[in-house]
Amino acid sequence: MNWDDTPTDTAAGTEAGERLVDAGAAGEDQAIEAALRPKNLGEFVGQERVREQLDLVLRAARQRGATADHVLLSGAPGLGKTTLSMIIAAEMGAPIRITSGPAIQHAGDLAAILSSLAEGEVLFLDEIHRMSRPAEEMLYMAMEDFRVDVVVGKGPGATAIPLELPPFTLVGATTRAGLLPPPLRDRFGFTGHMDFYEPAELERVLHRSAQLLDVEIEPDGAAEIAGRSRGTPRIANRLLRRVRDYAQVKADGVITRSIAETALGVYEVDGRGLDRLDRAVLGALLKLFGGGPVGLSTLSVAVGEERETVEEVAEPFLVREGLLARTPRGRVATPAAWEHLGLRPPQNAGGSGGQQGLFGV
Ligand SMILES: Nc1ncnc2c1ncn2[C@@H]1O[C@H](COP(=O)(O)OP(=O)(O)OP(=O)(O)O)[C@@H](O)[C@H]1O
Repeated sequence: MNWDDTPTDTAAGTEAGERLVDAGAAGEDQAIEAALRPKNLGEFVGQERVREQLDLVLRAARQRGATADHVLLSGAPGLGKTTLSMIIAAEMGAPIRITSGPAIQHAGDLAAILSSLAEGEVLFLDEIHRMSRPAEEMLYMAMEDFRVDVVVGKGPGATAIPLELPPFTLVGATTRAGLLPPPLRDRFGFTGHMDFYEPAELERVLHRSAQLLDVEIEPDGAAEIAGRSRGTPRIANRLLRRVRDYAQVKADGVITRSIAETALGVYEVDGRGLDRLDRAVLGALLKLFGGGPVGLSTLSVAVGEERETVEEVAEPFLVREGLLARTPRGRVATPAAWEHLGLRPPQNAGGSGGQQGLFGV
């Protein structure tokens, strides 16, 4: 592929929600996602430390015949937080209830859920940092004392009716543990931080998923897909399904390295996992602004995208990959960015002065 052809003027058609390499679950085929979920800790690939620690927490609770401590899982989307919460329930032989912070806007919403939990049930609260303040305060007491005060009435006549709850295990998930207020964070008995996966771990995820989907995949084919999956199992599984389509329609159904390469080329996911939007941002930064520094607003206009899309959708991965740096003076491309797009940096690339000074933050 010739990176010089990367469009720099617009990234039309790359809406965040439609991206093959988006780690979020929006638009995901829920049935397939569920079918590919590991069902127990043994099947769960990678995250060795979290897995080992959690295994101890759960075993100890089982031996005591007690409900497991509350668990907080933090990490980027698509790394397996929901999967792990289901595994916790399965390992404890308990049912699971799934909800999310944004769905609980009133304390009453939370009271209704808590009061209907069965003894030992696992309550999975995704995006726990997005819960409303009153609900959050109710949760403090529920987590600590298995009790809530339900307020009936308004104003001076309002009364608080205490309600006993059965012991339950709260599994909270957040993309940013730092956003949680300390009183909430402190009430979790165990906190597990989930990291991005190594390519070898993603290869194992891919082999397992291919088996479940009844697709033949060669080790090189899995390695090729893993390298483009941005450290994220959800993306790996999604790319696998697209490559499977290609292998089925254009070849004999077997996923080899060359089939994976060609198929992901069709979907514009490059060897490092960058898609069209990522390359448009990087291309504009290099070709129009000599590698920066350039302000986010200027860069966004240049690629024809909203500021938020560039900042929240494209940049985090580019920064993580060491291709782009956010500096107080604006966005700057790293030498690796020039290399990745097959371009040669000008003499003063990334430097201070020259024409770069023209572009404001
Ligand atoms: N460790 C793993 N081993 C195998 N497959 C995994 C693993 N982690 C995640 N997956 C797969 O990735 C997909 C996404 O996982 P999951 O929904 O648990 O992510 P998440 O962290 O909860 O994402 P979000 O924050 O967007 O809800 C699932 O289909 C699951 O099969």
